[in-house]
Amino acid sequence: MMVTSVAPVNIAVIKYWGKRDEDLILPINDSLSGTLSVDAMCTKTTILASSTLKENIFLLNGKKQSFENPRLLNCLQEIRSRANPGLPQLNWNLSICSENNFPTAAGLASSAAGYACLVHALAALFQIEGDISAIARRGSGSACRSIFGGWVQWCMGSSPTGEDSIARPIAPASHWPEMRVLILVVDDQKKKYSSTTGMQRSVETSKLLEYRATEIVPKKIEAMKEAILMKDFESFARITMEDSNQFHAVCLDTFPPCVYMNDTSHAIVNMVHTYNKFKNSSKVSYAFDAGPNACLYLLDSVVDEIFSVINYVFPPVTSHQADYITGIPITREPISEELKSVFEHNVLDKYGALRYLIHTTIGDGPKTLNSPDDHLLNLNGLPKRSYDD
Ligand SMILES: Nc1ncnc2c1ncn2[C@@H]1O[C@H](COP(=O)(O)OP(=O)(O)OP(=O)(O)O)[C@@H](O)[C@H]1O
Ligand SMILES: C[C@@](O)(CCOP(=O)(O)OP(=O)(O)O)CC(=O)O
Repeated sequence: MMVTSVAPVNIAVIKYWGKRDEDLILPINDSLSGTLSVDAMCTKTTILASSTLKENIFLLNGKKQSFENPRLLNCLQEIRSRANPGLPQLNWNLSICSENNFPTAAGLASSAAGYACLVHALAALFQIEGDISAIARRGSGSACRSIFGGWVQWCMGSSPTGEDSIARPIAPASHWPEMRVLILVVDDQKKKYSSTTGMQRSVETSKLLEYRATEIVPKKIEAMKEAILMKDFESFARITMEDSNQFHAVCLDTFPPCVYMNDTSHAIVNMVHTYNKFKNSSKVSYAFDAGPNACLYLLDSVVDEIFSVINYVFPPVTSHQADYITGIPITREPISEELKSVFEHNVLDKYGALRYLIHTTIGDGPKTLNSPDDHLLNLNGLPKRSYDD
């Protein structure tokens, strides 16, 4: 019995930061995100359940992981408790093989795509129906939002047992087809401290976090929902940038502080504000997760122009565009003379501050792949490909 799922990354425009229950992964505020298309960034997970497997195995990007990971076991236990008790696979071992086609643990939401994919595949394997977002939440909080496509709210809930802490779709991907996302990868290495540790420390030490969660976020969630439903980019962009900035202010208010953004991140912020000022309106917005990489939300009409600005301000080391930009192709236009004069003092005097760019859009939720060619495992539960490279 073998299933393969793919699942998307999501990037929050109103951030989740802080838990009220560490084990159940219950947040202290609602959050809201865009689910990104699996065409550019995704996790793929194959699970084999078999009576002949001698032990449980979990491979992530070709590396053996411990099966004794409490988050993995919590997801499995929740799935098994919802399954029909007569299913034979409930008594079999599992071989799990997962791959992210983007950097893992670098602040690009790999845990969100990873656990959404795992839970989606497990649900197919154990024939679970209905909402599985609360199960994905037990793997990683942000994973519950990747269970749906489009624009998604994670409602914090109030029950101490967490059954109402679930994700809810606000609008499908097709609602705002002009929306684009540019991920500017500044550093694709594993970050110093995970979101889990960082937010734990913020809950313990930051007074600003408490104020944010109770006074600011509830109003912002409503304003953001309205901006998305009305396709009001100006408001959307402003709230997104304000929330990202406030989240990083909380990180700095944490003791000792969690410093996730670096000089290049701040140069990106500066570039976006300079561009928006030149345009006399917010045409581009940024959101930074727990790392230095930027996620720019923008409309398709400005992608080519902002790309010309990015190339001018952050000179790439390669002229080979295929290595530098993945996802939806972008026309490489020379920067206009007018923009050149606006940005001439912002140009970074070093090459390669941006490692590469991913151009994508809002997309659908996880799906099951049905062709046997899509499976990452063979029938013995071993990976089909060699991971030596
Ligand atoms: N495909 C996957 N399947 C299962 N677990 C995964 C997968 N990818 C990542 N993870 C888990 O998520 C962890 C990384 O989570 P972490 O929150 O540190 O980084 P991130 O999700 O990339 O960043 P952020 O959540 O801040 O955007 C990994 O160490 C691993 O335990
Ligand atoms: C900054 C964030 O990306 C934090 C994500 O945190 P995680 O969901 O990775 O944390 P855990 O629940 O401990 O696994 C903001 C967000 O996605 O809302």
